Amino acid sequence: MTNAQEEKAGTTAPPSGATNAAEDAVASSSTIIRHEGQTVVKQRNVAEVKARADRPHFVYNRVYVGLAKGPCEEYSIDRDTSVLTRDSTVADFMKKPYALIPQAEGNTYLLVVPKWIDYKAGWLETQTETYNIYKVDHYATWAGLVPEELREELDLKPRFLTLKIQGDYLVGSEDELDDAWIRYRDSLLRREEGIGIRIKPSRASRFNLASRLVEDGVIPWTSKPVEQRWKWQTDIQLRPYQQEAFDFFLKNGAMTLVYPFGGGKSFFGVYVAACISGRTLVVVPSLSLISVWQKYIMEHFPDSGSRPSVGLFYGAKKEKHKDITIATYDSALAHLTKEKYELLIFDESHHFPAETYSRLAFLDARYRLSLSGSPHREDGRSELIYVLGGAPYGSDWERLFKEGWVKRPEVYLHVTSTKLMLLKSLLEEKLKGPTMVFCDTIAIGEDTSRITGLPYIHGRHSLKERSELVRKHPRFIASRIFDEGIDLPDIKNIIEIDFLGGSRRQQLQRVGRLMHSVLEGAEYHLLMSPEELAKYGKRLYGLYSRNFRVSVVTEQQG
Ligand SMILES: Nc1ncnc2c1ncn2[C@@H]1O[C@H](COP(=O)(O)OP(=O)(O)OP(=O)(O)O)[C@@H](O)[C@H]1O
Repeated sequence: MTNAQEEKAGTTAPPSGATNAAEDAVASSSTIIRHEGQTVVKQRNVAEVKARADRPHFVYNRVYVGLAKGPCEEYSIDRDTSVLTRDSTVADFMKKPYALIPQAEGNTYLLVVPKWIDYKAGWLETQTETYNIYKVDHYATWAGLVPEELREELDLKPRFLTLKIQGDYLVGSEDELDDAWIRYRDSLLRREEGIGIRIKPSRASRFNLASRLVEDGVIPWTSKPVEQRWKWQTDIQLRPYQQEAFDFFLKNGAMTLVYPFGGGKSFFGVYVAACISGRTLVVVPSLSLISVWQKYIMEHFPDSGSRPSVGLFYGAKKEKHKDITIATYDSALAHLTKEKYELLIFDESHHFPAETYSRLAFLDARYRLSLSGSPHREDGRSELIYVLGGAPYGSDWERLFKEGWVKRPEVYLHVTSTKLMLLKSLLEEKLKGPTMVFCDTIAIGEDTSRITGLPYIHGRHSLKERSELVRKHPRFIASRIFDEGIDLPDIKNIIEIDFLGGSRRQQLQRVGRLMHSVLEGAEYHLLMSPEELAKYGKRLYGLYSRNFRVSVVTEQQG
């Protein structure tokens, strides 16, 4: 419903049982007192209210709280209740319709919002019957999930304003160095007058120091302006929002770019590799993403111009002395940590868990670019994304939607005990056009393939087999190898029948595949049993945080 419709609904159709206001009010007039986003508080100013002797309690229906869907609110008052108090209470509530609870670890708050209020910020942590509870921290701010006014209220400032890591030293103002000496003592060696604090010589100390600083909201690196060389020619023309990111990269030399899915992060990476023209290592989490990068590079360094040599580095192939090497995280970690590069690109950089891939931080490179559409780790180690990648940039999802660069697909949640039957009916009767079905478990995928006649693409297929199958079949089943980064612009529908428990990131990433679609009316259908919904319903939280509308389809409707 639009705001205008809501207002109309509120004024012309009081809820059943509500007493007509005119009965009780001697004089009234109507004004909108607040109008913000989806929320409208409509209030009639009541000059006088007469309680009638035959009706000690009456319904006061003159404060309309127009929400996304709900009817206008009713307030029951008795003869002792002051109408003005009621009005100002609601008006005050609407000025700040949430509670903020600071958490023990500092720099983190829980934001508690009644569900009927259309206000969100940060990561949706949990839901009760009546409340949404969000976690708001530095990372949420960097990911563009905290509205300006809330940022001011929370005062989520970095703990230190001047500290930076410069070579082997931590430098900054004398006051902040005094505090840092105590706070990060484990990683620091000695204070040196007029220079700063010498960091302990081990790589681990340096890494720990950087992690602690990032946790405290400090971006610890001194910027390293980029020298552009443009030895290779690319035909990519940056979009305006990518150009802004490029300017930021040129200034900083290390950057974590957090645009929405399909916003062109990998494209941007290819452009950056062209302007550096030194040796580049692109690290990706899956074989499928190796093909995406290979395709983008082949297509956008035209044959006619000077072209970089490209090497693939994973289980079956080990081509490392090339201008651009595309490697999996595992192979890079096992074989490439002693190499030197001009530029490192970490794609889907939320994959840096604490103990393993984080060692990639020690790769030697002059510039770094880290790319993620979901820069949040449910294990709480989000700082690593920035420690490895660099200063955060980008991320206003709404801007990209509004300007029409990416589209938000419709999401339908089907709660059903007969998934396969519903899948067949969706495929055969309801959904037209190219369709991908997500199914994690190999045994279920194979059964589904037998029942539907669609091919099942999974990790045992080689890169070549995967692209052949996708090319030949407009409808197919895929395992989680297609969760992230895959660019399939011709897919119209995605149906998900089997998934990784309550993973919000997987859900968001899978819906993100449809944000690459160039077709109108793309639809995402998630099939869950009632038991799965009860246990894994939090899968949907990432979608709610990003303003996706999820329509629930019951068994009868489906
Ligand atoms: N500058 C550009 N010019 C033309 N097309 C672009 C540009 N940037 C992005 N695109 C289009 O957007 C599509 C998605 O881009 P890309 O794969 O880089 O997105 P992404 O942000 O990396 O997505 P994901 O987060 O899902 O990995 C590309 O296939 C391309 O068609």
